[in-house]
Amino acid sequence: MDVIDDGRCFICGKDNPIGLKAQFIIDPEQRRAETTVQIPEHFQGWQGITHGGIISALLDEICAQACMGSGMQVVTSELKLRYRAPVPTGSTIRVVGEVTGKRRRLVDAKGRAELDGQVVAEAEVVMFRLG
Ligand SMILES: CCCCCCCCCCCC(=O)SCCNC(=O)CCNC(=O)[C@H](O)C(C)(C)COP(=O)(O)OP(=O)(O)OC[C@H]1O[C@@H](n2cnc3c(N)ncnc32)[C@H](O)[C@@H]1OP(=O)(O)O
Repeated sequence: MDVIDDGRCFICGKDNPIGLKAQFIIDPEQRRAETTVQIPEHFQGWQGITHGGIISALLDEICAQACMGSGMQVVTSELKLRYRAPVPTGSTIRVVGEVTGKRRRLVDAKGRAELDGQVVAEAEVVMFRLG
């Protein structure tokens, strides 16, 4: 399976006009990635509350970025999420991901989203290494 970065990723693509255009701080030694994003009002589910799929996509991506930042090209194989608190639209959240382990072609990672220092969602992710 080949993957191509054409700049149109919904989360990070500079050329996706409706995306979040997230920018990442990567720490390859710690195998860690971090971003801070403001959630647009139109990404709601229930009134005034960010859709869970948006939070999920951010946690998926941050774990992928932590892998890619440490030199591994990956796709997501499995994603387990716990939503701990609602995220109001318009709010700014910090999303952090890190690689926690490697098993042959699989990479384990975990991520969390924080609002004002409170963890609002957590994820455990299994990534599949390409190549
Ligand atoms: C920088 C700018 C970027 C810019 C762009 C950045 C974009 C980042 C986006 C974030 C990441 C995504 O969302 S990526 C998009 C979402 N994900 C996808 O589309 C992936 C869809 N799934 C697949 O394509 C496939 O299932 C693969 C490639 C993951 C694996 O398929 P496969 O090659 O056929 O391999 P398969 O036989 O299933 O698995 C191989 C072995 O691994 C095991 N295995 C596989 N997954 C698991 C698992 N979760 N837990 C346990 N074991 C597993 C299998 O049991 C098997 O073991 P054994 O039998 O050998 O013992």
